[in-house]
Amino acid sequence: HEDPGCFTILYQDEVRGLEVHKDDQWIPIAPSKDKLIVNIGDVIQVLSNNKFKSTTHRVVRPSETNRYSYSFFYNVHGDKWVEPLPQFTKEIGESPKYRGFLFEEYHQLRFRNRSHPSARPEDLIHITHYSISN
Ligand SMILES: O=C(O)CCC(=O)C(=O)O
Ligand SMILES: [Fe+2]
Repeated sequence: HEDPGCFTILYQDEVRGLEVHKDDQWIPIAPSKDKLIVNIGDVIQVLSNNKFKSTTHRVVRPSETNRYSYSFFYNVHGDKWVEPLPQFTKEIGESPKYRGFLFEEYHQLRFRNRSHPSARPEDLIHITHYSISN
């Protein structure tokens, strides 16, 4: 999945599990007691008009042990309008790749993914829900 907000700071102590998707591969992120992991979320992807990509990640929890992971989700308030910023669009001659939306609206759509899981993966809501196809 991709985190819906701005960015997420993660701390996973000694038990592995977090994997990041890159170049068609799942790459395990080694746990470390003295490292923080920062994932970019969908809001940054939209504001930057795809200059920054939200991290696709998953957790494959080892079955033999408990795993603790601490997340800090940095989000905008629900009433904030999210759309590609002028610095990443008209000021550099690029057209917006997303239409604007209220953060709360997207957050609720994403919550529905979990509370009413869809039978077909393509029916789950991602940030591409707001994509503008030119
Ligand atoms: O458990 C983790 O390390 C990651 C959790 C996560 O991806 C999330 O809460 O969005
Ligand atoms: Fe996540």
